Amino acid sequence: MADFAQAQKLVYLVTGGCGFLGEHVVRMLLQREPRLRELRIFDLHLGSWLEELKTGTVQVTAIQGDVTQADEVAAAMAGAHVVIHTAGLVDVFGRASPETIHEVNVQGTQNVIEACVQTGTQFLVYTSSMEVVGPNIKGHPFYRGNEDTPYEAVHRHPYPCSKALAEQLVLEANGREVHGGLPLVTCALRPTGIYGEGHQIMRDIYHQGLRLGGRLFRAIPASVEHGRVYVGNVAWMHVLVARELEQRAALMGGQVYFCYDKSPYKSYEDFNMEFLGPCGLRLVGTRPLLPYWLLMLLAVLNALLQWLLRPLLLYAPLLNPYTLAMANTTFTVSTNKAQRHFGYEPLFSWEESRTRTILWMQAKDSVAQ
Ligand SMILES: NC(=O)C1=CN([C@@H]2O[C@H](COP(=O)(O)OP(=O)(O)OC[C@H]3O[C@@H](n4cnc5c(N)ncnc54)[C@H](O)[C@@H]3O)[C@@H](O)[C@H]2O)C=CC1
Ligand SMILES: C[C@@H](CO)CCC[C@@H](C)[C@H]1CC[C@H]2[C@@H]3[C@H](O)CC4=CC(=O)CC[C@]4(C)[C@H]3CC[C@]12C
Repeated sequence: MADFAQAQKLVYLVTGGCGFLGEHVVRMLLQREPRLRELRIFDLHLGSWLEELKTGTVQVTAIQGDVTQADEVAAAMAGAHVVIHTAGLVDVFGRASPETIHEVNVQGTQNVIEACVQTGTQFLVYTSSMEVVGPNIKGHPFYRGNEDTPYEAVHRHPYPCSKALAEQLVLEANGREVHGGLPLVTCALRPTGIYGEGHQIMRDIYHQGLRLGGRLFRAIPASVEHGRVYVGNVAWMHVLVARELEQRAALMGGQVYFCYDKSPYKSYEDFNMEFLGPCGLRLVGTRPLLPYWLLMLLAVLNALLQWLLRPLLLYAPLLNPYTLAMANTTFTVSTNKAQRHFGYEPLFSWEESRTRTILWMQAKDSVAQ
């Protein structure tokens, strides 16, 4: 018992710990990081589920705070050994202004870095995104690429721009001296499109299908491949990176890693049908029912309507020129860098990831009825 208590010595902070990915990271840390003494969960909105975590041997501290407020971040971080920074504004639908996206994603990340330096927190794991690379504004395909594949990463949309800037800040901060004289060790993880329990966009698409009489209409050619990764495996990668950063600082510091697993390469819509099919939805058409130019016209109309209605209400449908371009551009990764650098293997097989996601969809579904 005394040995166990002694082994529990580390303090972790997870920003955005109540979000879709953040919750999985929090739960994974509690299950798979035996050296944890205290887990701090920092988020703008705290979930009531946190209460159920407070009964174990690890001290769970919920902190309601805003990453854009430097003093709040520094106060939360004092005494922490590791910070996993997943907090972010994920908005490709025009819900938030570009300024707000920048403030949360870029200034928020800068605040986390400065807080590390100020308080002496030596290890920083940043949740970046595949969007830092692409798809780019030219719609160039990225086919089974890895971290070293050349690609023209040029963006205009506020979300990928903010993630790219924030990632750059994190990587440049690697090696900075933190309070106490030790070097900061940072690295960035780039998930592709994450799916799994808690995935709100999947729920939105499901409800759209229900409104259309249990049908979805194919809009994207089946040949366009989209990278997807299960949330449990993304969380596992964060936990592993955080664990290994100290021992492998020279190798891993300042590095980027795509998050990958054994999820199949499919189009965005065909992949979603792996879960929506067993929930009773049908994807109509083997080829897109509307030509691309017409879809783009509808997407542009949506953007125009959003702009016109903005003074009155928030109109933010799934389809806009950016999301259409995203869904219609091949972007898949094939890499083993995480395996080579820190021994990552997916914790959940594709079959398990699929089953867990379906069970979550079905459970949610029965609650909703
Ligand atoms: N969902 C996806 O497919 C992907 C997400 N990512 C990245 O993963 C991270 C987590 O994304 P999700 O879990 O999907 O999003 P999410 O929206 O579910 O979670 C983000 C969390 O950050 C919190 N947050 C937002 N603004 C904050 C602020 N100012 N201060 C403190 N907390 C704040 C939110 O309350 C939320 O709990 C983000 O950084 C995102 O860019 C990367 C690749 C793919
Ligand atoms: C055109 C529609 C016809 O069915 C489908 C529209 C789907 C879009 C809403 C999604 C297509 C690709 C998604 C993005 C992608 O998975 C990569 C992402 C990475 C992130 O860091 C955040 C989320 C997202 C931007 C994700 C958002 C939803 C799509 C654009």
